[in-house]
Amino acid sequence: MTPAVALTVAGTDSGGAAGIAADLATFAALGVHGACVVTAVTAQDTTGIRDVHPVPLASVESQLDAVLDDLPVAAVKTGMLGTPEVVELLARHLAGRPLVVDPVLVATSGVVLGDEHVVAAYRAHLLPAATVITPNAHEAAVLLGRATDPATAAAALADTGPAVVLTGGGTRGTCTDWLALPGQRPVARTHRAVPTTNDHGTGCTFSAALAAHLARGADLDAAVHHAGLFTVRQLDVSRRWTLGRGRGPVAHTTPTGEPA
Ligand SMILES: Nc1ncnc2c1ncn2[C@@H]1O[C@H](COP(=O)(O)OP(=O)(O)OP(=O)(O)O)[C@@H](O)[C@H]1O
Ligand SMILES: Cc1ncc(CO)c(N)n1
Repeated sequence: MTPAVALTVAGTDSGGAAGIAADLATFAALGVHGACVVTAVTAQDTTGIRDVHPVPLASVESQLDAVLDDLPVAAVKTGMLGTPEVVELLARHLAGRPLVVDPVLVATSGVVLGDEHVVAAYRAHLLPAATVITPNAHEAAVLLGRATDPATAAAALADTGPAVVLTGGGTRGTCTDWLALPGQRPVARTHRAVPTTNDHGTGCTFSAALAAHLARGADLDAAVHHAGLFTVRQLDVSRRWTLGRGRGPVAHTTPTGEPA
């Protein structure tokens, strides 16, 4: 059967945990064909990011044109974008499509992956074009320009146009994500926390799963629900392994590769 197509626009992670690697593996696990536009190449492993090389704007644009000219892209996910020009380019090309924006601005290690010009471009161009954005609490504070409680932050970001899933990871007890739709009260979605340090790439996996479910035709609420279940289950899989010297990769598929 012909699969639905999802596109990821993101950076590479040489360690295979986050970015394009996480997104394509997650799409495959969910039965969706993945196309990819690479925005940056990172030298990275489970211990951190050593180096980031942005891909030239013209190359990002021609990758995007090639995919959009040829494939029936049903949903798009953006991750690390790197420069304000790329953020603007995507807003121009992708507005009107089901669009999941994971505003990757700071790595877990604290390395800045999007400076203040990138943040300004997100605010002005990409957030208004997005269907749903998936910041964590830190990214939400950077995008809003102020720190506040997660429910208020989710509602304030939703007032700028997109639906918001403000993600709240954590390895003890429960995790709470806040779902806010424009003009509505935010709703808490609480699930069990998986006690694992193998969580590098979790945010990418969640937003890619969300895009995969939208590509398969789910409505937003169902897509958020299923992406959350998928992510928790993959974190459970990752508890069983030891990879690398730092924060290991979250599992994107099962160890045997069988469909999720
Ligand atoms: N240990 C965990 N147990 C259960 N769920 C988790 C855990 N860590 C993260 N999650 C869930 O994974 C999804 C992504 O959340 P998270 O806040 O980790 O993203 P992130 O900070 O953007 O990740 P990253 O920086 O790795 O890209 C959310 O639904 C969150 O609740
Ligand atoms: C390429 C890339 N995208 C996203 C993240 C955030 O996890 C990362 N560490 N690297």
